[in-house]
Amino acid sequence: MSQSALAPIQPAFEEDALIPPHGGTLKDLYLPQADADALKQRSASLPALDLNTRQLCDLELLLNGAFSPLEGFLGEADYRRVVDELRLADGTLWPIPITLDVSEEFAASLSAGSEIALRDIQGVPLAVLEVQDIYRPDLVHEAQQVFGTVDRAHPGVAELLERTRPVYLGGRLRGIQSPVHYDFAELRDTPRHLREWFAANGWSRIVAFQTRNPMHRAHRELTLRAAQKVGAKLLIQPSVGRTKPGDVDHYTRVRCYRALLPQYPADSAKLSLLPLAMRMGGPREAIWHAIIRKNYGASHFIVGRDHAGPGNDSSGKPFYGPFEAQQLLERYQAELGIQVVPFPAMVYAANRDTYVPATEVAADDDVRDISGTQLRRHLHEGSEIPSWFSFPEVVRILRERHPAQAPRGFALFFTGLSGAGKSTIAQALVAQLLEHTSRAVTVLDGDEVRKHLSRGLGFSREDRAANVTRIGYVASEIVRHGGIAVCAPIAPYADARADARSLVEAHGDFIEIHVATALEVCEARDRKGLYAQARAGKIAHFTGISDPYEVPEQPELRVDGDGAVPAVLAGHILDLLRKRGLLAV
Ligand SMILES: Nc1ncnc2c1ncn2[C@@H]1O[C@H](COP(=O)(O)OS(=O)(=O)O)[C@@H](OP(=O)(O)O)[C@H]1O
Ligand SMILES: Nc1ncnc2c1ncn2[C@@H]1O[C@H](COP(=O)(O)OP(=O)(O)O)[C@@H](O)[C@H]1O
Repeated sequence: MSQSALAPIQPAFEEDALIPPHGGTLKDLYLPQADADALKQRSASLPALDLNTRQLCDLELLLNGAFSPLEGFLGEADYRRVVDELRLADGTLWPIPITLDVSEEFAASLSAGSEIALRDIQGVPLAVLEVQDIYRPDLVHEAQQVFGTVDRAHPGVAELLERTRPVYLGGRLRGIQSPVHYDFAELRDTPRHLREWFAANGWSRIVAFQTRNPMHRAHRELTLRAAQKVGAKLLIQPSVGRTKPGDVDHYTRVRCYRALLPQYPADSAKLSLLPLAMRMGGPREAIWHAIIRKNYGASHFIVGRDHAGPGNDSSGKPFYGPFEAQQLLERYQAELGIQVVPFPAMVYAANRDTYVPATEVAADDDVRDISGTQLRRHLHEGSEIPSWFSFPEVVRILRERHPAQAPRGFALFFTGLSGAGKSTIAQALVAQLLEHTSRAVTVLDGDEVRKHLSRGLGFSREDRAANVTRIGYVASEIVRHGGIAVCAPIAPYADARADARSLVEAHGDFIEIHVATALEVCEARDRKGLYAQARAGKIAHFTGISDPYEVPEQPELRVDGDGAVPAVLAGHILDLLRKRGLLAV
């Protein structure tokens, strides 16, 4: 890898001209203004779909041509070939399925030729999809082929298997208006705008850098060297759509990138934000990233160690090898067009006070590095972050966002049968917590939530999912502000629990506690007399009797709700919280 990284790299197109887009033509799916206005009027009477964050990001990049040559969400023939062979039906290289998932009920109201209005979260119509294909994907097969695994520890797999709806709609898009962004509007470019900017500024050799993390000295060294090596200008194009759960939020990152820009020579680097919903698909995702950058006009693309890596699998091993992405890209280099610039990690050699590629470290070098986890610890503890690691301007922004010793918010999410002991253990736990800390704690108990937040909801699968998602949403806001949310619904369905988890994990820890009390015990307790009524058929869909309870596969903790008194069980939970560094006491 490193050897080929040092070989001279030549572009496969004429100097001075910008690289042609993928497939030859840069798509622009927006209608002219008058047609867009007319379609907007008409869209009010069409069936409407309010898009989630991923779908919205995909839509934006489809409409503005970043996903050229795609002209809409994939139909079945394209989808199958992309999943199995990384190609569209016509043979064009395309590694990641761009699909529109909907519920069975919504799909049942459509047929080929139907039009649907695609709207943002506020209900603003952005585009109309002319449905050409309605098909049911094999999501397990998709996960296996695209991500190489069905392990739900992979965020892309978890999304596919736990949050993707069962029917895909394929078809062409007509754009009404682009999604509105109120943040960093001046840093958001369409491929056409960026290409125009490059042309106007005489940039034709451009090396693009993708990132989802704050950039420090190592990143600056890497990008500078890559640009020098290929004699190109630098495009820093971070993903700001949706990245890996737990990442530094994009507001903070963009402030860091802006603070870093003056560290590059004048007129050598441009910052532009990419509203991409990452899948953390490693090698396949790297090809996708390269194609997108090509559409934005970059002639070269930096691929470092563990590009778009999802971390470790459930057994603690990395999902992909550190250079697998570079290897896959090399295989497709000829038809990609954009030149891949593989780069080893840059590390700091303290004895030479300089950064060197990891492959050029000498035997007597005193190599230093700080991992993301170590950096988080430094921030949390307020300890010194060495100046060789980052720039003071960047550190200042990170410290402001993550003040030292500020408590991290977290949610405790109890789940289990009615009568398992969720509320009782939760109460014992809250009492023990409040005896020791003055942190803000909010209890979201099943029964109680149903009196206000979820009033009017019943016990159908949909209503239970809505109830649990609402609890997850409120918990996520509590956690975002550094509080402790204690939730205790039955939450019998794995997908609804996963939903709550992903809402909370965007801001802090989600500790799922399965109160695994045997049904016979719960029934014998029958504190509210509900089991007797359920057995007598007076209550329908009663969990454990006439309705399912899906046992959590990998909760953070499983307690036997009949194995000890509630205070002791609560004590085990406190121990876990201390071990995870969530409680100082
Ligand atoms: N059909 C049926 N199934 C299960 N439970 C029922 C039902 N009807 C009423 N109840 C009472 O409602 C409480 C469960 O509400 P939850 O909001 O926790 O349930 S869920 O998470 O939405 O499935 C539950 O409270 P807990 O006993 O505290 O769990 C019951 O008292
Ligand atoms: N660890 C335990 N040991 C013995 N009884 C328990 C225990 N936890 C709960 N109980 C009793 O079981 C009943 C149901 O508990 P509750 O907390 O209301 O369950 P849930 O909230 O899961 O429906 C209550 O009468 C409670 O006192």
